[in-house]
Amino acid sequence: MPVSPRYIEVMDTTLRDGEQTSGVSFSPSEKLTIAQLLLTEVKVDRIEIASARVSEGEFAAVKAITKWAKASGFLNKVEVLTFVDGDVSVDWMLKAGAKVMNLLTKGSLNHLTHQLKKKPEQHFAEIAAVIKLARKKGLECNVYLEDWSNGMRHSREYVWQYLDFLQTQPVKRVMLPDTLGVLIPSEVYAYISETVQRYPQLHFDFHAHNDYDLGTANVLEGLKAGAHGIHLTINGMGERAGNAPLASAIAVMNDFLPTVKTGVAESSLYSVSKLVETFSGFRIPANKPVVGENVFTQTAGIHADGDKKNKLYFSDLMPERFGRQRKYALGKTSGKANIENNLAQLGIQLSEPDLKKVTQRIIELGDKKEVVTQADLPYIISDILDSNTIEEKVKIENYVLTHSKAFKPSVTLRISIKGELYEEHSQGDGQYDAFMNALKKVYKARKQELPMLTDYAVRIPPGGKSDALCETIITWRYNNREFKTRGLDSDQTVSAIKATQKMLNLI
Ligand SMILES: CC(=O)SCCNC(=O)CCNC(=O)[C@H](O)C(C)(C)COP(=O)(O)OP(=O)(O)OC[C@H]1O[C@@H](n2cnc3c(N)ncnc32)[C@H](O)[C@@H]1OP(=O)(O)O
Repeated sequence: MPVSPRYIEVMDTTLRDGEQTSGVSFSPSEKLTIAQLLLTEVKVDRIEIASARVSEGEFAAVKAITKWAKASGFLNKVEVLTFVDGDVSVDWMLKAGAKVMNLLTKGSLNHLTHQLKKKPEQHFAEIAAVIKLARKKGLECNVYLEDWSNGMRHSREYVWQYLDFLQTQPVKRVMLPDTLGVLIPSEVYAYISETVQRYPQLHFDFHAHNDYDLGTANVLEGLKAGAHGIHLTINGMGERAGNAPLASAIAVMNDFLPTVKTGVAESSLYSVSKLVETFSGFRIPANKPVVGENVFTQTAGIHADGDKKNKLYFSDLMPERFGRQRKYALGKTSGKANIENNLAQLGIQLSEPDLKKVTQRIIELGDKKEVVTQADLPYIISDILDSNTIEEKVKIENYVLTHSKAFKPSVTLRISIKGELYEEHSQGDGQYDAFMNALKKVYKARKQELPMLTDYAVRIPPGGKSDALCETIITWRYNNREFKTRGLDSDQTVSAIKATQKMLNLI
């Protein structure tokens, strides 16, 4: 008989532990927006939104969130970290309208002895008093065992003594943090198995940190060992190296732990990640799994070719699950297949020779370290198709453009017209103006008139990311006829010169 997966509570602590990222501070309205998204779109089970007592701003944020949560039926999913401080945190919680406290207590003898400078019995008595008061005031109590991981390593008897005490208390959840992110997966498995087996009646959350880049792996082991809930943050934000990242942990659980399930909507993970990136100013590395800019982009031509033939480079980690799309990078490692995949996404088909030319152009740009994006492709194609139809009787062979302080820009130009070579030098108000003046001299010598330039427009392909290309579109008037030519290059003046060469071949 297949066993139905057990439900894991996901507690997101972006707004409390995540905000402990150095340099990050959310405004109350940003906190409210993120809290709403987490509970209504991402559908995490609980959110921790602040530490009590911290500041006026924090109080305002908690008040705004609890007001909304109460009206929306989410109040019992909104948690605040509190301290063993008599009635201070409890009062703060009550005034802020919060209902669930996550009481921070000491999970290692080392912390208890050296930070609080107290004996276990004294600590337990103070905790019992806070819990009693909180319960009397109608608050629900969860308890953190801060530094539990080191407690298990170095003072296990203290941890058992403490949990023996806690199981006598009206506590809903016991939260086991690897506060310094020092555990390796095998230890997480061993410690949580032992703890869960010893106290089967208690609910245990596991709270991982990422100091050794093991946050997600440790979450996986914690769940295998029987943890009932996990704490995660968007984009892995958090103090030092951060917490276990929500998106990675959910993807790993969904793909590798059929024995558990969560209520989290994968499809919302990318958009919430981007929103938090914007609000926090904390940039996501491009290679951050699931949410990073590059993680669904194939760069190598061979990979694009394999995907086209039989999705050979796909894995279960499909971008569409997270509201994203696979991309094929354009650059010097692109092959024809990369380009074809991009063209297919744009709905464009090209003949084999044109496809080769486009590929060649992209490789050349890539070699110059230029970044080409999908948005550049239509520009490159129209440039190449334009050139296909124009017979090259005029060719700009060489030029030197100068631009300096206090001297006028100047140009030395060598041009071949129907096989005849001309060389001219001229100055102008700008580099392109100097170029046109030199050109006029050549055509004057040939007793030929040049079209009049009536409009000159420069644009950068949309998309905002490309530093590769600039398109110049010039409108000409000649024999009472108006026509446009286009030039495309990474340099603006060169793109204008290319547009001009096209004009010279049309007259
Ligand atoms: C798991 C975690 O990440 S823990 C994160 C907890 N959250 C925070 O620390 C939020 C940010 N902190 C703050 O804003 C402040 O530290 C406050 C408001 C909580 C306290 O500020 P202050 O009164 O100025 O104290 P300060 O920060 O210097 O020191 C902390 C005090 O708390 C005590 N303390 C440490 N842990 C606890 C605890 N679990 N319960 C009660 N007191 C504690 C320390 O012993 C120290 O007390 P002492 O000054 O009597 O020695």
